[in-house]
Amino acid sequence: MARPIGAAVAAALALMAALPALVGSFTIALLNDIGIGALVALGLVLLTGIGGATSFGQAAFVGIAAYASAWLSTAQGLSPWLGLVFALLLTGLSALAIGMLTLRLGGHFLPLSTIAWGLSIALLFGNVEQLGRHTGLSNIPPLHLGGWSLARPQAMYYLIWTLLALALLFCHHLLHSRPGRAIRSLRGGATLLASVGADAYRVRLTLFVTAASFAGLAGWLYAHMNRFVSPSPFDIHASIEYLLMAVAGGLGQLSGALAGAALVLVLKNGLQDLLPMFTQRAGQLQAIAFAAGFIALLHFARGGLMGLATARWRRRARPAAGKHRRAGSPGGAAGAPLAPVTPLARRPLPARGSPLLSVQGAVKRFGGLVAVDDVSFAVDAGEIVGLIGPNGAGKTTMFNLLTCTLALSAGQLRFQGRDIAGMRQSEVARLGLARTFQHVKLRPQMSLLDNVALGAHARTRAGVLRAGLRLDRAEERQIMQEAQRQLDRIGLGERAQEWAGSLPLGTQRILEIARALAADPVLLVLDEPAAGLRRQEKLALAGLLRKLRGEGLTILLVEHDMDFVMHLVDRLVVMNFGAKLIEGTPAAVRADARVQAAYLGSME
Ligand SMILES: Nc1ncnc2c1ncn2[C@@H]1O[C@H](COP(=O)(O)OP(=O)(O)OP(=O)(O)O)[C@@H](O)[C@H]1O
Repeated sequence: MARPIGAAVAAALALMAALPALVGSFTIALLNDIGIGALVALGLVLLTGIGGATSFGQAAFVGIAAYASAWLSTAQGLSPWLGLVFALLLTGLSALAIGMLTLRLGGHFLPLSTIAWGLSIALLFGNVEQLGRHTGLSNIPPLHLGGWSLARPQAMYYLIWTLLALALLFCHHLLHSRPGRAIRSLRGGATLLASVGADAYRVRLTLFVTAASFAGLAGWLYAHMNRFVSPSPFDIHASIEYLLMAVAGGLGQLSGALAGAALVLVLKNGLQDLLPMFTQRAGQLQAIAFAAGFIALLHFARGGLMGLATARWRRRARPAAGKHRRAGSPGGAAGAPLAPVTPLARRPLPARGSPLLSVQGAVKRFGGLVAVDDVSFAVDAGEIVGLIGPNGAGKTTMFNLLTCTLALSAGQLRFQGRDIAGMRQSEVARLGLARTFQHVKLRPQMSLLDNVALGAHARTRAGVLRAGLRLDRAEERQIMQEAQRQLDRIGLGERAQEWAGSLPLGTQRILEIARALAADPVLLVLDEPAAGLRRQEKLALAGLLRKLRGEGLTILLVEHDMDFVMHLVDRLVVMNFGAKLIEGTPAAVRADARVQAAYLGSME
């Protein structure tokens, strides 16, 4: 399989290299536009398709870079290559500032804000004297590479498509890396990321700046290819066209950026030739034709061109991917096992029996409802403690309080001697408190291996640049080895490459435990880990949890399956109506009349 793909890629590259000799200037100019459009759309595939943040303002970043380099090379007479550095810096800083102001906005407010800043920046270009107002800047110098002038479109073609190929490669590496897994998890919500010690806002901000940088690179190429800039190619219409490219090509795949740019620009050119034959209002009709095409696409092919093209292949590839692949390979992509690498460093565990977690007078109010009412208990290192109680007793709320997913209304929380009340969830996770969720939070379209690898986020360091440039491979191998080790531990090692979404719900809960273990925790907080498991699976889970306790890990769990809990835990804390009912050994709790009354005999 690898050989035919390699041969196809080599043939495509040879054809691309030969094209300037085979086709006319018009086609080359169109291909240059496609390459530049694809760079912008690539950023949008990352930001919108994979990261879930829609931007209607991407053309503004293209404009910032285009104007920056145009101004520097015309007004200041500096080299366009210095212009590239200046353009990327300015685009990156602008994206950082805009992102810091807007990325915390939730729901529809973020896309709305992108329209606002997209419009304002385009208006700014038309009103600044030094930028030539609406007339723009002309006589921008062409690029030179060594002694070679890139003034001709045929020469620019090679630069544009080389940069596009490198950008695609960069993004491919990025997505199969530590920061890439965090980016791919953004759609799972901030809580999922925080539970592995990552800050969703920072991940989104980094992604926003990365996407803007691709737009910046495109803007720089645009300025020195056309040798003229004016405000209109960077306005809201252009932004919508870039978004259309990304959607039409397929927001879920990097190749969608290229396919979408080609589709939109070829269609646009075709319509520009065709429509004037039938009407004098070709411009308006073109907009209507595009709108109709867009609606049809959303109805019939949400995955865009590449979604359609790869659907059959994906269906075939899925079951096969699950077989016989062992990790150790970066990204879990390759089949052959690699030699073991130095394991990730582990944190020291506290001495068995030492105080680990203490909850003092915890209160949580939701408006008038007191979900947790003055609850106090402690957990010592190396024990398994169960938190039980009837439905609605406040157990999950208590879990959310002690993992800092929710803020306390009153009370104190200490973890390893530190006051953690008021800390961010990601900070507490970094201290060694790992959790699973009552309503499973996994990335269904990521492999089991990648889902577990996400757990090691806070133990590792690689950022976007290192990952995109593939300088993170040693660390990545360590992460993959750790993820595979945890998968083997829960008995899912052979299924490492399957999609998490293909697992039954009960098994997904177990997968969450592996992800939590990959964080190398001190305290494991499990919300209903046995729900949905068959008897044999429950026995295996109990065995695993006992083994973990044997290794010195501390476990706090909420569970409704009394048989499972009673045979597993060292101590129980029972809650009812938000308050603590009693605390004690399983035998003492089982014998307590108040507990039996609370459960209305469900423990019999
Ligand atoms: N975000 C919220 N806003 C308002 N009320 C909430 C919220 N979260 C929980 N509650 C309420 O707090 C109470 C305790 O809920 P919680 O989910 O903590 O109970 P639980 O013991 O975990 O129940 P179960 O075993 O059914 O999961 C319930 O009455 C619930 O409706």
